[in-house]
Amino acid sequence: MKIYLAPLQGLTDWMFRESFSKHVGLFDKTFTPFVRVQNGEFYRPNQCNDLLPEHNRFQKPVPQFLGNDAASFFRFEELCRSHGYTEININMGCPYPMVTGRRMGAGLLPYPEEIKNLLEVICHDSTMKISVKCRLGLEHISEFEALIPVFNAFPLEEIIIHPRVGKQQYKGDVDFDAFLNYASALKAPVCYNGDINSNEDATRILQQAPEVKALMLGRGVLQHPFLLSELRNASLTADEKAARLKSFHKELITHCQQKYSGDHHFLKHLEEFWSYQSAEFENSHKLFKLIKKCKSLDQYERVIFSAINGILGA
Ligand SMILES: Cc1cc2nc3c(=O)[nH]c(=O)nc-3n(C[C@H](O)[C@H](O)[C@H](O)COP(=O)(O)O)c2cc1C
Repeated sequence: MKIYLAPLQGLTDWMFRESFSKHVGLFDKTFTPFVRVQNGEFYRPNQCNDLLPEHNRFQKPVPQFLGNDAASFFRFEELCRSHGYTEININMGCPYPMVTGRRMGAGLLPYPEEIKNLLEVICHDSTMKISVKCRLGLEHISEFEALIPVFNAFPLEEIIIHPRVGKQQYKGDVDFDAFLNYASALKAPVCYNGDINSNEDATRILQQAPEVKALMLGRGVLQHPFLLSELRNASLTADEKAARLKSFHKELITHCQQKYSGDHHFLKHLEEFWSYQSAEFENSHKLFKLIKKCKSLDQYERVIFSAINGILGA
Protein backbone atom coordinates (compact mmCIF):
# COMPACT_ATOMS: atom_id res chain seq x y z
CA MET A 1 0.00 0.00 0.00
CA LYS A 2 1.33 3.39 -0.98
CA ILE A 3 0.88 6.33 1.39
CA TYR A 4 0.88 9.93 0.16
CA LEU A 5 1.00 13.32 1.83
CA ALA A 6 -1.93 15.57 0.81
CA PRO A 7 -1.30 19.09 -0.44
CA LEU A 8 -2.50 21.65 2.12
CA GLN A 9 -1.98 25.27 1.11
CA GLY A 10 -0.03 27.15 3.80
CA LEU A 11 0.74 23.94 5.72
CA THR A 12 2.45 21.22 3.66
CA ASP A 13 4.78 23.62 1.89
CA TRP A 14 8.40 22.70 1.06
CA MET A 15 9.55 23.65 4.58
CA PHE A 16 7.17 21.13 6.11
CA ARG A 17 7.73 18.44 3.48
CA GLU A 18 11.52 18.53 3.64
CA SER A 19 11.64 18.55 7.45
CA PHE A 20 9.02 15.83 7.79
CA SER A 21 10.48 13.47 5.17
CA LYS A 22 13.96 13.74 6.64
CA HIS A 23 13.12 13.37 10.32
CA VAL A 24 9.68 11.83 10.80
CA GLY A 25 8.95 9.60 7.83
CA LEU A 26 9.16 9.33 4.07
CA PHE A 27 5.89 9.24 2.12
CA ASP A 28 5.65 7.34 -1.15
CA LYS A 29 4.61 10.61 -2.80
CA THR A 30 4.07 14.18 -1.76
CA PHE A 31 2.24 16.95 -3.64
CA THR A 32 2.77 20.69 -3.68
CA PRO A 33 -0.15 22.87 -2.65
CA PHE A 34 -1.87 24.21 -5.78
CA VAL A 35 -0.27 26.74 -8.07
CA ARG A 36 -3.08 28.79 -9.61
CA VAL A 37 -2.62 29.75 -13.26
CA GLN A 38 -5.17 31.82 -15.11
CA ASN A 39 -5.15 32.98 -18.76
CA GLY A 40 -1.58 31.76 -19.06
CA GLU A 41 -0.31 33.80 -16.08
CA PHE A 42 0.65 32.78 -12.56
CA TYR A 43 -1.99 34.20 -10.24
CA ARG A 44 0.43 34.47 -7.29
CA PRO A 45 3.92 34.01 -8.75
CA ASN A 46 5.40 33.28 -5.31
CA GLN A 47 3.38 30.01 -5.22
CA CYS A 48 5.96 28.76 -7.75
CA ASN A 49 8.74 28.97 -5.12
CA ASP A 50 7.42 25.77 -3.64
CA LEU A 51 8.63 23.89 -6.72
CA LEU A 52 12.21 25.16 -6.72
CA PRO A 53 14.74 22.31 -6.85
CA GLU A 54 16.77 23.88 -4.01
CA HIS A 55 13.67 23.64 -1.81
CA ASN A 56 12.98 20.03 -2.66
CA ARG A 57 16.31 18.28 -2.26
CA PHE A 58 15.20 15.39 -0.10
CA GLN A 59 12.03 14.34 -1.94
CA LYS A 60 10.64 15.71 -5.17
CA PRO A 61 6.89 16.39 -4.84
CA VAL A 62 4.29 16.19 -7.61
CA PRO A 63 3.45 19.78 -8.60
CA GLN A 64 -0.25 20.63 -8.51
CA PHE A 65 -1.97 22.80 -11.13
CA LEU A 66 -5.11 24.81 -10.41
CA GLY A 67 -6.62 26.23 -13.59
CA ASN A 68 -9.04 25.44 -16.37
CA ASP A 69 -7.42 26.28 -19.69
CA ALA A 70 -4.77 24.59 -21.78
CA ALA A 71 -2.60 27.71 -22.19
CA SER A 72 -2.29 27.97 -18.40
CA PHE A 73 -1.54 24.28 -18.10
CA PHE A 74 1.27 24.49 -20.64
CA ARG A 75 2.72 27.56 -18.93
CA PHE A 76 2.84 25.49 -15.74
CA GLU A 77 4.20 22.46 -17.57
CA GLU A 78 7.06 24.54 -18.95
CA LEU A 79 8.01 25.60 -15.41
CA CYS A 80 7.74 22.02 -14.11
CA ARG A 81 9.85 20.65 -16.96
CA SER A 82 12.53 23.28 -16.36
CA HIS A 83 12.77 22.04 -12.76
CA GLY A 84 12.94 18.37 -13.77
CA TYR A 85 9.43 17.24 -12.79
CA THR A 86 7.78 14.39 -14.69
CA GLU A 87 4.20 14.38 -13.32
CA ILE A 88 1.57 17.08 -12.84
CA ASN A 89 -1.52 16.73 -10.68
CA ILE A 90 -4.63 18.66 -11.70
CA ASN A 91 -6.71 20.09 -8.87
CA MET A 92 -10.44 19.41 -9.34
CA GLY A 93 -11.27 19.59 -5.66
CA CYS A 94 -10.62 23.08 -4.29
CA PRO A 95 -13.99 24.05 -2.73
CA TYR A 96 -13.55 27.78 -2.13
CA PRO A 97 -16.20 29.92 -3.89
CA MET A 98 -13.54 32.33 -5.23
CA VAL A 99 -12.07 29.36 -7.08
CA THR A 100 -15.18 27.31 -7.93
CA GLY A 101 -16.98 30.46 -9.16
CA ARG A 102 -14.32 30.66 -11.91
CA ARG A 103 -14.87 27.00 -12.87
CA MET A 104 -11.65 25.89 -11.30
CA GLY A 105 -11.02 23.21 -8.68
CA ALA A 106 -14.32 21.54 -7.71
CA GLY A 107 -16.02 24.22 -9.85
CA LEU A 108 -15.02 22.22 -12.93
CA LEU A 109 -16.84 19.05 -11.86
CA PRO A 110 -20.35 19.98 -13.09
CA TYR A 111 -18.87 20.52 -16.59
CA PRO A 112 -17.67 17.13 -17.88
CA GLU A 113 -17.44 18.48 -21.48
CA GLU A 114 -14.97 21.16 -20.34
CA ILE A 115 -12.92 18.59 -18.47
CA LYS A 116 -12.93 16.33 -21.53
CA ASN A 117 -11.77 19.16 -23.82
CA LEU A 118 -9.02 20.14 -21.39
CA LEU A 119 -7.77 16.58 -20.86
CA GLU A 120 -7.88 15.92 -24.61
CA VAL A 121 -5.41 18.72 -25.35
CA ILE A 122 -3.28 18.05 -22.29
CA CYS A 123 -3.01 14.30 -22.78
CA HIS A 124 -2.29 14.76 -26.49
CA ASP A 125 0.41 17.42 -26.18
CA SER A 126 1.93 17.07 -22.72
CA THR A 127 5.03 14.98 -22.02
CA MET A 128 4.12 14.72 -18.33
CA LYS A 129 2.30 11.96 -16.49
CA ILE A 130 -1.09 13.44 -15.57
CA SER A 131 -3.01 12.68 -12.39
CA VAL A 132 -6.19 14.23 -11.00
CA LYS A 133 -7.26 15.04 -7.44
CA CYS A 134 -11.01 15.53 -7.22
CA ARG A 135 -14.17 15.45 -5.18
CA LEU A 136 -17.39 13.66 -6.13
CA GLY A 137 -19.02 16.84 -7.37
CA LEU A 138 -19.58 20.50 -6.61
CA GLU A 139 -23.18 20.27 -5.35
CA HIS A 140 -24.20 16.59 -5.69
CA ILE A 141 -22.32 13.30 -5.70
CA SER A 142 -24.33 12.24 -8.76
CA GLU A 143 -22.19 14.68 -10.81
CA PHE A 144 -19.47 12.04 -10.68
CA GLU A 145 -21.46 9.66 -12.91
CA ALA A 146 -20.84 11.83 -15.98
CA LEU A 147 -17.17 12.15 -15.05
CA ILE A 148 -16.42 8.41 -15.10
CA PRO A 149 -16.44 8.01 -18.91
CA VAL A 150 -14.43 11.23 -19.23
CA PHE A 151 -11.71 10.08 -16.84
CA ASN A 152 -11.75 6.58 -18.39
CA ALA A 153 -11.07 8.03 -21.85
CA PHE A 154 -7.56 9.23 -20.86
CA PRO A 155 -4.39 7.49 -19.69
CA LEU A 156 -4.35 9.09 -16.24
CA GLU A 157 -1.54 8.14 -13.88
CA GLU A 158 -4.00 8.02 -10.99
CA ILE A 159 -7.14 9.62 -9.59
CA ILE A 160 -7.15 10.79 -6.00
CA ILE A 161 -10.69 11.05 -4.66
CA HIS A 162 -11.82 13.01 -1.63
CA PRO A 163 -15.44 11.83 -1.33
CA ARG A 164 -17.12 15.05 -0.27
CA VAL A 165 -18.75 17.54 -2.61
CA GLY A 166 -17.37 21.06 -2.96
CA LYS A 167 -20.24 22.76 -1.13
CA GLN A 168 -19.37 20.77 2.01
CA GLN A 169 -15.85 22.25 1.98
CA TYR A 170 -14.22 20.18 4.77
CA LYS A 171 -17.31 19.67 6.92
CA GLY A 172 -19.91 16.92 7.22
CA ASP A 173 -19.30 13.27 6.46
CA VAL A 174 -17.39 11.80 3.58
CA ASP A 175 -19.65 9.60 1.41
CA PHE A 176 -17.78 6.35 1.56
CA ASP A 177 -20.51 4.28 -0.11
CA ALA A 178 -20.52 6.60 -3.10
CA PHE A 179 -16.73 6.39 -3.21
CA LEU A 180 -16.90 2.55 -3.28
CA ASN A 181 -19.48 2.66 -6.02
CA TYR A 182 -17.59 5.08 -8.27
CA ALA A 183 -14.00 4.00 -7.58
CA SER A 184 -14.63 0.51 -8.94
CA ALA A 185 -15.83 2.00 -12.26
CA LEU A 186 -12.59 3.90 -12.89
CA LYS A 187 -9.80 2.53 -15.06
CA ALA A 188 -6.97 4.56 -13.53
CA PRO A 189 -5.50 3.51 -10.16
CA VAL A 190 -7.49 5.13 -7.36
CA CYS A 191 -6.13 6.80 -4.24
CA TYR A 192 -8.49 7.45 -1.31
CA ASN A 193 -8.25 10.73 0.63
CA GLY A 194 -10.32 12.05 3.51
CA ASP A 195 -10.54 11.85 7.32
CA ILE A 196 -7.89 9.17 7.81
CA ASN A 197 -6.96 9.87 11.42
CA SER A 198 -5.94 6.45 12.71
CA ASN A 199 -4.72 3.00 11.75
CA GLU A 200 -8.28 1.74 12.23
CA ASP A 201 -9.61 4.26 9.68
CA ALA A 202 -7.03 3.08 7.12
CA THR A 203 -7.68 -0.62 7.79
CA ARG A 204 -11.44 -0.17 7.38
CA ILE A 205 -11.01 1.63 4.07
CA LEU A 206 -8.64 -0.98 2.67
CA GLN A 207 -10.89 -3.86 3.75
CA GLN A 208 -13.91 -2.33 2.08
CA ALA A 209 -12.16 -1.00 -1.01
CA PRO A 210 -9.54 -3.50 -2.17
CA GLU A 211 -9.20 -1.62 -5.49
CA VAL A 212 -7.63 1.32 -3.65
CA LYS A 213 -3.94 1.48 -4.52
CA ALA A 214 -2.93 4.34 -2.25
CA LEU A 215 -4.06 6.36 0.74
CA MET A 216 -3.46 10.09 1.07
CA LEU A 217 -3.07 11.61 4.55
CA GLY A 218 -3.84 15.27 5.20
CA ARG A 219 -5.00 16.78 8.47
CA GLY A 220 -4.62 13.40 10.19
CA VAL A 221 -0.86 13.43 9.80
CA LEU A 222 -0.61 17.07 10.87
CA GLN A 223 -2.44 16.13 14.07
CA HIS A 224 -0.68 12.81 14.59
CA PRO A 225 2.76 13.00 13.00
CA PHE A 226 3.45 9.30 13.65
CA LEU A 227 0.33 8.16 11.80
CA LEU A 228 2.54 7.35 8.80
CA SER A 229 4.79 5.04 10.89
CA GLU A 230 1.71 3.44 12.48
CA LEU A 231 0.22 2.69 9.07
CA ARG A 232 3.51 1.03 8.17
CA ASN A 233 3.47 -0.95 11.43
CA ALA A 234 6.71 0.63 12.60
CA SER A 235 6.46 0.95 16.37
CA LEU A 236 8.57 3.72 17.86
CA THR A 237 9.39 4.25 21.52
CA ALA A 238 8.38 7.52 23.20
CA ASP A 239 12.03 8.59 23.19
CA GLU A 240 12.40 7.88 19.49
CA LYS A 241 9.26 9.86 18.78
CA ALA A 242 10.48 12.80 20.85
CA ALA A 243 13.90 12.76 19.15
CA ARG A 244 12.32 12.72 15.69
CA LEU A 245 9.86 15.47 16.53
CA LYS A 246 12.64 17.65 17.91
CA SER A 247 14.78 17.24 14.80
CA PHE A 248 11.73 17.93 12.64
CA HIS A 249 10.93 21.15 14.50
CA LYS A 250 14.55 22.31 14.53
CA GLU A 251 14.73 21.97 10.77
CA LEU A 252 11.31 23.58 10.28
CA ILE A 253 12.49 26.56 12.35
CA THR A 254 15.69 26.86 10.29
CA HIS A 255 13.70 26.93 7.04
CA CYS A 256 11.21 29.42 8.44
CA GLN A 257 14.05 31.69 9.54
CA GLN A 258 15.30 31.74 5.96
CA LYS A 259 11.88 32.52 4.57
CA TYR A 260 10.42 35.00 7.05
CA SER A 261 12.01 38.19 8.24
CA GLY A 262 11.15 38.85 11.86
CA ASP A 263 9.67 36.57 14.49
CA HIS A 264 6.11 37.84 14.04
CA HIS A 265 5.54 36.45 10.50
CA PHE A 266 7.39 33.33 11.35
CA LEU A 267 5.27 32.66 14.44
CA LYS A 268 2.02 33.38 12.59
CA HIS A 269 2.97 30.77 10.01
CA LEU A 270 3.66 28.17 12.68
CA GLU A 271 0.49 29.02 14.61
CA GLU A 272 -1.71 27.52 11.89
CA PHE A 273 0.44 24.41 11.86
CA TRP A 274 0.10 24.06 15.65
CA SER A 275 -3.68 24.39 15.42
CA TYR A 276 -3.37 20.81 14.14
CA GLN A 277 -0.16 19.53 15.73
CA SER A 278 -1.17 20.39 19.31
CA ALA A 279 -3.72 17.53 19.10
CA GLU A 280 -0.82 15.09 19.56
CA PHE A 281 -0.22 16.41 23.07
CA GLU A 282 -2.11 16.13 26.31
CA ASN A 283 -3.57 19.50 27.32
CA SER A 284 -3.63 20.40 23.65
CA HIS A 285 -5.76 23.52 24.17
CA LYS A 286 -3.43 24.84 26.82
CA LEU A 287 -0.39 24.20 24.65
CA PHE A 288 -1.97 25.89 21.64
CA LYS A 289 -2.84 28.93 23.77
CA LEU A 290 0.77 29.14 25.00
CA ILE A 291 2.06 28.92 21.43
CA LYS A 292 -0.30 31.66 20.27
CA LYS A 293 1.01 33.90 23.05
CA CYS A 294 4.67 33.53 22.01
CA LYS A 295 6.23 36.81 20.92
CA SER A 296 9.74 35.61 20.05
CA LEU A 297 11.53 32.62 18.64
CA ASP A 298 13.21 31.97 22.01
CA GLN A 299 9.87 31.79 23.74
CA TYR A 300 8.44 29.57 21.01
CA GLU A 301 11.35 27.14 21.25
CA ARG A 302 11.04 26.92 25.03
CA VAL A 303 7.33 26.13 24.80
CA ILE A 304 7.45 23.52 22.06
CA PHE A 305 10.60 21.69 23.14
CA SER A 306 9.43 21.44 26.72
CA ALA A 307 6.09 20.08 25.47
CA ILE A 308 7.91 17.48 23.37
CA ASN A 309 10.23 16.52 26.26
CA GLY A 310 7.52 16.44 28.87
CA ILE A 311 4.74 14.68 27.08
CA LEU A 312 6.62 12.14 25.04
CA GLY A 313 8.94 11.16 27.87
CA ALA A 314 12.39 12.23 26.65
C1 LIG B 1 -6.02 24.36 4.88
C2 LIG B 1 -6.20 23.41 3.73
C3 LIG B 1 -5.53 23.64 2.53
C4 LIG B 1 -5.69 22.76 1.43
N1 LIG B 1 -5.00 22.99 0.28
C5 LIG B 1 -5.13 22.10 -0.77
C6 LIG B 1 -4.39 22.27 -2.00
O1 LIG B 1 -3.58 23.19 -2.16
N2 LIG B 1 -4.60 21.36 -2.99
C7 LIG B 1 -5.46 20.29 -2.85
O2 LIG B 1 -5.61 19.48 -3.75
N3 LIG B 1 -6.15 20.11 -1.70
C8 LIG B 1 -5.99 20.98 -0.67
N4 LIG B 1 -6.66 20.74 0.50
C9 LIG B 1 -7.45 19.50 0.64
C10 LIG B 1 -6.57 18.36 1.22
O3 LIG B 1 -5.54 18.01 0.33
C11 LIG B 1 -7.41 17.12 1.51
O4 LIG B 1 -8.04 16.73 0.32
C12 LIG B 1 -8.48 17.38 2.58
O5 LIG B 1 -7.91 18.04 3.69
C13 LIG B 1 -9.13 16.06 3.03
O6 LIG B 1 -8.16 15.17 3.52
P1 LIG B 1 -7.88 15.00 5.11
O7 LIG B 1 -9.20 14.73 5.77
O8 LIG B 1 -6.92 13.83 5.19
O9 LIG B 1 -7.29 16.29 5.56
C14 LIG B 1 -6.53 21.62 1.57
C15 LIG B 1 -7.20 21.40 2.79
C16 LIG B 1 -7.05 22.27 3.86
C17 LIG B 1 -7.78 21.98 5.14
